[in-house]
Amino acid sequence: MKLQIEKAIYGGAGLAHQADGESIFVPFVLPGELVEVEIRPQKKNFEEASLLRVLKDSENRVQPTCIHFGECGGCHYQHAQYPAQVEMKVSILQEAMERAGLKTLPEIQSHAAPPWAYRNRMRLRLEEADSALRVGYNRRGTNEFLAIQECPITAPLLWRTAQNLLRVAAENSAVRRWLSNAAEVEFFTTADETKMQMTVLVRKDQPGLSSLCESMRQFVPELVGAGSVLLKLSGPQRQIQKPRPLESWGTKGLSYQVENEDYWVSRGSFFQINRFLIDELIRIVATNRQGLLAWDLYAGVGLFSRALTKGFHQVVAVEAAGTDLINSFKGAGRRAVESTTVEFLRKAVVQRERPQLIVMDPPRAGVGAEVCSLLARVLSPEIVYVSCDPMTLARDLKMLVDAGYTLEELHLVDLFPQTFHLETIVVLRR
Ligand SMILES: C[S@@+](CC[C@H](N)C(=O)[O-])C[C@H]1O[C@@H](n2cnc3c(N)ncnc32)[C@H](O)[C@@H]1O
Repeated sequence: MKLQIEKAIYGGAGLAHQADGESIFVPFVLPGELVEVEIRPQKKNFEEASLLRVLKDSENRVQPTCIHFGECGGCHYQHAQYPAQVEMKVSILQEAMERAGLKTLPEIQSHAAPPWAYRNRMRLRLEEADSALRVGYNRRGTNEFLAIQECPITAPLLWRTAQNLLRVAAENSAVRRWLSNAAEVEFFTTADETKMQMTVLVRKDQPGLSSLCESMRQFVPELVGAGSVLLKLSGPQRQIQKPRPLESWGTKGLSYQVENEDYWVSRGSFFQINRFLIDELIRIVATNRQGLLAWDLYAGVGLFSRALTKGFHQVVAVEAAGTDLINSFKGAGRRAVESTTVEFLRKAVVQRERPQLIVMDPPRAGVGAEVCSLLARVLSPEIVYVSCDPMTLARDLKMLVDAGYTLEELHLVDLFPQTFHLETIVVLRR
């Protein structure tokens, strides 16, 4: 079947319509292209197709860089030249806002950096085949293992470490036996690639991490610490249910420098993954903002909280998993609170604490209805909402707009080049 691709939609596919008007989603295409597809069995309330051939290609189509593109579940846009990827994300964001009923939108400002080798974190699956260890990702759309030989979106140190893990396993049978009990491994590096942490997710509690690390240090001197955690697999999905820490080797985290500030990031703590754009995030969120009191909700290790201390007399940082924050965000004008945002806000509305600025950077699920209604009672003059999911963002923004806020600035920060994921920063005022 031949189809004309109309536009890019959230999730990585392109949208087309069949002759009967039915929507159809096609991966690895670009707006304006004429393609030949094969319809796949209907999955949800829309049709999905496999791309057979591009009959008339877009001027933005390029040769993908990575040999695994198309098979690997990680990237969706390597077939598009980079500026076109950003353009697609801008229109996806615009549409998500409009569909949520947000009528008056400021112009979307986009922010981008080098689109390759940007990830500071890499999580790989481990599998044994013919008594050799292999590393891989999920095959696209499945939980199947796909062995990989490169990953050009990650910092080179991370892939070099993966190769050396395989080398050590090949040369040392005790290490290989221990790693055969491991399901996944995660590497996390500083922006300058001088220090690295490793987490090995194992199926059984067996000692062996230290000898792996001692062997790896010969080839990866940047490795400063590692830990093993117990991975519990449940149901058909490979879900991690509260990984339990087991062995530890070296330091327990990394000191990650951004704009002359050192952030302590323990193994397993959240940290922004695009090493080239973290300073830009801070600039948009915190620069030129000042007042008496600011709240940083969903604060992580305090990335925005620290920057806000430059302009505010007091900064309150709220984080549900707050150990790193409590240890590091101390001193005059700084208060770290280990709490969920909703619990913090329930108390704050009663205590009548009123900040001039609220920054909030929730996980993909967004902040939700109760937080929005509590924010409508706090009535801060300015909210900066940082989001990694345009759909939950649009839903939350509609509630805040209905409560009297207006959207003043809309920034798309492309933290995840080559993928459909996008980061948005919205400035709201009332
Ligand atoms: C997207 S991260 C943002 C972290 C930080 N703003 C940064 O840029 O590094 C979201 C953070 O929210 C925390 N979190 C998740 N659910 C939460 C909740 N209900 N209340 C408060 N924090 C929560 C997570 O532990 C994580 O650190």
